[in-house]
Amino acid sequence: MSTAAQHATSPPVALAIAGTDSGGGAGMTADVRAFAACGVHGSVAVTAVTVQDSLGVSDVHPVPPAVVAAQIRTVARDMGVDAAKTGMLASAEIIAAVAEVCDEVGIGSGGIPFVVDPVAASMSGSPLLAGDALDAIRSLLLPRATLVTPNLDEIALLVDVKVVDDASAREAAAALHDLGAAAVLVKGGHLEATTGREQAECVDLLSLAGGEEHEFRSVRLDRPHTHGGGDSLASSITAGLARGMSLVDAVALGKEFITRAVDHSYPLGAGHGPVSTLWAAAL
Ligand SMILES: Nc1ncnc2c1ncn2[C@@H]1O[C@H](COP(=O)(O)OP(=O)(O)OP(=O)(O)O)[C@@H](O)[C@H]1O
Ligand SMILES: Cc1ncc(COP(=O)(O)O)c(N)n1
Repeated sequence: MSTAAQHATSPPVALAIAGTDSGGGAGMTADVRAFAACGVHGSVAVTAVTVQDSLGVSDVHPVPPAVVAAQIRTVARDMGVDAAKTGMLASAEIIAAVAEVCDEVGIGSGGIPFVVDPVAASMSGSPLLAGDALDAIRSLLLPRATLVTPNLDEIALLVDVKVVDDASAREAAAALHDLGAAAVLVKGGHLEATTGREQAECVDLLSLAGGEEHEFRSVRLDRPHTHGGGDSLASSITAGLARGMSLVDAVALGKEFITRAVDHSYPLGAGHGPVSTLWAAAL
């Protein structure tokens, strides 16, 4: 089939550079579900295999960095990538390989939207990133990122800011811009846990270069099963970007998507169940 004929009938392509979750709640499984629900074809570069269930992560097997890079290169060359996102990256060596191949194929600095979700640990507290890899995220990924989507714990690790209110959320965003991120989404999901103050809403702050800001608000749903929430948000934003939306519109789509996914989350296993995209299934 000619390239033109393919493009006449094919959806945009989004690429998840992420780890596996054997329990199916988070990581690349959540990414591909979100991509499909948001109307794009999902491709994957697997960075690590985790042995994981609803209670936590019992083992991690990183993929060799050259193999991670080869997955990205082969997908980009054959299918083309309309937007990409990172999740679990496991090690500084994998991050270096990802940065290099992203430059080679045009992801990030080359103009293909690049969403960096700086995953450091699972919600159960298991580390998903080597301790010495934070510097690689700061120096190699943030300068290439169209958007970085940290939660409050990742912000503390990356820029040593404790977010407790609007002012500290802005301070965190400014520190991440200083490290080179073009846009920052400070996710407010953990605000209740970190401050101990009850919150009626979940507010995510989008900060764009040049000082433009947008707040994305939803009601805080009383749901314990939010495994995969951060991945699903970043992937749905990436899907919006792959579809050609502006960053503000893509984040609005992501916020709508994740709010419904949290609303439809379900218990599974003895620990934390996943947010759900099944509400979007038509059959
Ligand atoms: N209880 C909730 N009700 C509604 N939205 C929520 C709730 N908890 C989190 N969210 C939203 O889900 C998204 C993910 O936020 P969060 O800050 O929890 O990120 P995360 O820690 O990366 O996610 P997770 O660890 O759950 O994968 C944000 O848009 C946040 O506002
Ligand atoms: C492979 C992989 N990637 C990402 C997460 C983070 O998701 P969560 O914070 O919901 O545990 C995870 N648990 N596993």
